[in-house]
Amino acid sequence: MSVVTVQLGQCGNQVGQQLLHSLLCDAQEGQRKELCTASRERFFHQDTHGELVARAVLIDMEPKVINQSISRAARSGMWRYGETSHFSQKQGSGNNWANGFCVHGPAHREVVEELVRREVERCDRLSGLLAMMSVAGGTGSGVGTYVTQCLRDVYPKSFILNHLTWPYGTGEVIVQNYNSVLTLAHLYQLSDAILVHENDTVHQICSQLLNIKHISFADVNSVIAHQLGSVLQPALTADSQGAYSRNPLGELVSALCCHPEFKLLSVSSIPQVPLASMAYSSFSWPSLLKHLRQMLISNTKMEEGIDWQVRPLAAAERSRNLTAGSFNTSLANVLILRGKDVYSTETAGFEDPALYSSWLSPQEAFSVWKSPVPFNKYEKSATLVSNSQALLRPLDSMVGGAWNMFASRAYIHQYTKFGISEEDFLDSFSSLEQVISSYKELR
Ligand SMILES: Nc1nc2c(ncn2[C@@H]2O[C@H](COP(=O)(O)OP(=O)(O)OP(=O)(O)O)[C@@H](O)[C@H]2O)c(=O)[nH]1
Repeated sequence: MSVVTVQLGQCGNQVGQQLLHSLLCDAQEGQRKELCTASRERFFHQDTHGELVARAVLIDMEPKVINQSISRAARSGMWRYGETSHFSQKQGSGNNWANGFCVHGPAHREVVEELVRREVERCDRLSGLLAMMSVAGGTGSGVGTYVTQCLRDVYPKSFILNHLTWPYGTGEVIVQNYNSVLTLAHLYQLSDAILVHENDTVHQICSQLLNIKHISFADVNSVIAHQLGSVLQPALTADSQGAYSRNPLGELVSALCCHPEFKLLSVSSIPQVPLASMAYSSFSWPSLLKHLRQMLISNTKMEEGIDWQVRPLAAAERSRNLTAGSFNTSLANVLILRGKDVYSTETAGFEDPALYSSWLSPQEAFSVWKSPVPFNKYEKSATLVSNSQALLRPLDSMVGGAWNMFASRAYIHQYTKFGISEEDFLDSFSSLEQVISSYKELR
């Protein structure tokens, strides 16, 4: 089964290109033929000359980034984008969600739907659609939301996973909180799952774990692609009966998003070390998983600076409604293990009921996927996709920031002039307040 990737805006096109490249670099032939075949079928098709062509559509309102992504892929000599799988215009959306959603999206609906339809028809079976974008600009967020809405109409039964890049907390687009709130509130109604990378967190990984001095988007995108790739590369799941799972998006959604109020997913990976130190590093599964578990419960995205004091509450303490400080409660987790000795690895630490909300049993809330094939040069690696309270704080601060600006009606005219009313803003605020409150109540 295959996934059609839809890359939107500058960020979506840059991250998408890096993701597809990382997936293909990882899935090289050798003793990993089975994984390689499953991975390629998932994300690429072969043209009549045997060249690998991404099952992807590139959309932006300006041509520069799309051209760069297309030529970067072609220069790799390993794969390329389809010659007519892209659509761009002359001018971006000016960091304005309303411009993207109300103007550019509807104006180009037919051509975008046609591009996606062609990719979908090329798949023997469609596993789902992966829409990638940032939430802070105007095209990824506004056009991206509009396109997701169209895809939901056209493919009502297909899985749609949105991968969102959240902006740096400070110093970027002045209206980023407005764009983020409008995007998230709408996507919550449309998407099956929303997988988030925060630029601040990834930047920290680049600087503290990978020792990169002058961090570029290319560095940040490599980390995102590594984490996302380790989720999307084929793995053996409990139901896949010894063959690589063919339905990645469906498996992810059914394992993690059992309730429409809870769709926000975060990702953590371990280990992450500079390429140069890889040869000198050795890792043991018990240590990797002990760190990853503590990263989960203390809501830390890196193995450095983990708070080891945070601990889960016993059932009796929970029933007395005690709060556990900064303990991060999970609704559901998928643990993905890749590399040596995966079959003998002990994962009981993640099955502890104290990690989860009381309304799911650990058997329902926790899944493990495995592959004996090492991922991206790491002899052993573990990735956790988590539907938990991890994104509560940044979401709260995004909504709070937008609300403060909205209270003085700052910049609102830039949205109303494209047809987004104050009422639309209020609806978005109230639906996200509901999401925040649901995650806060998770225990
Ligand atoms: N991680 C990452 N973030 C990016 C990248 N490019 C832009 N961003 C982030 O994306 C947000 C800005 O959105 P863009 O994707 O540049 O904008 P756009 O969607 O093309 O919209 P317009 O420029 O308004 O047409 C900011 O938060 C940036 O930090 C990238 O390559 N990687």
